[in-house]
Amino acid sequence: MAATFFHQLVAGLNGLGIDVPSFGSSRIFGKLPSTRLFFNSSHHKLHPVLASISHASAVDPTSSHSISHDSSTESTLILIRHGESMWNEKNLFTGCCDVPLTKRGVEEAIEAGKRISYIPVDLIFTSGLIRAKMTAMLAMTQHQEKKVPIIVHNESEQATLWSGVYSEKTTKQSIPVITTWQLNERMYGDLQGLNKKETAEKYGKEQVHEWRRSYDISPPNGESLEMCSRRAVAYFKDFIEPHLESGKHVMVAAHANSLRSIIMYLDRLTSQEKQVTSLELSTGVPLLYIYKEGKFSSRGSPVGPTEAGVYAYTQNLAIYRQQLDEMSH
Ligand SMILES: O=C(O)[C@@H](CO)OP(=O)(O)O
Repeated sequence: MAATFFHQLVAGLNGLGIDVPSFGSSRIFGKLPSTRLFFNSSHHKLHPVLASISHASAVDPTSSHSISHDSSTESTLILIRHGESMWNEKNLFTGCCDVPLTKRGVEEAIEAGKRISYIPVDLIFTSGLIRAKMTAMLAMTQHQEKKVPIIVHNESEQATLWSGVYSEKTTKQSIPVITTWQLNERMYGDLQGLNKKETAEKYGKEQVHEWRRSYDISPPNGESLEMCSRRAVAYFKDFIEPHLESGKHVMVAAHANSLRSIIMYLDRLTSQEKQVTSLELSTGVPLLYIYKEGKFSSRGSPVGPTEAGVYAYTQNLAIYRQQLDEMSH
């Protein structure tokens, strides 16, 4: 009954010239008579490294997904800063130190998951740090599609080949997770492990604010936001954007400063703009972007699973949500 209704709805929207994407290999859209179930690698702008290993089929973890590369394809990008960590709680400079979530951080990650539970996710990128990995996993426990996140071994071609999931059925029930150091928090140098308040008392508030929020001034022996941006934004452009371009829905779980630099790129903020120094990301709050025709539009933060607002932004999200609802009833 629901499927018939849905086919009619899709046929109706297609007839009106409204694009209904295949949403990767989701079991929902897998049932649909998708018009774009092919993958033409010549149009696929994956970074050469990823593209070359994707021939092994195990390495492009999404290679068995239906990839659409129509330039009018719309895809979603969710950015999440990790939940509260033990050093956030103690107000310590954390940087690249690998500190776990607090109980509150775990709850924030679960809450974030509820807020995105009706938004499609085909592929997850996280930093190499446990607080971001945990946040992504915990958030996905809440997702309506109930897919299992699987970390891809991407350190070598051989490792990826050996750890590939070769069952098509299992692949459809899982979400590949790619972890990478380029999304790590900026390295805070000599400040790592120091208390932020005590450091401000010792060196002065202005100095500490400059270390924490300026664009091109580095903390002693650490990375400036600009340096962090050089690796995080380069990674985003080379390895994440091609997936969005090919119609994949992506979630990125990372950190205050690595995400700030990516947001600067997405929102086209220059380093002179005040928003950069005043941009503060709360722990565990998901941010939604829509990628269409090479442009990113910020759609704020999804409020909650019962909130209609964010789904009204695009036909595709509304349809996806409706179909998930129909499946769960
Ligand atoms: O300590 C850190 O690593 C970061 C993020 O928590 O702090 P700040 O807000 O000072 O950049």
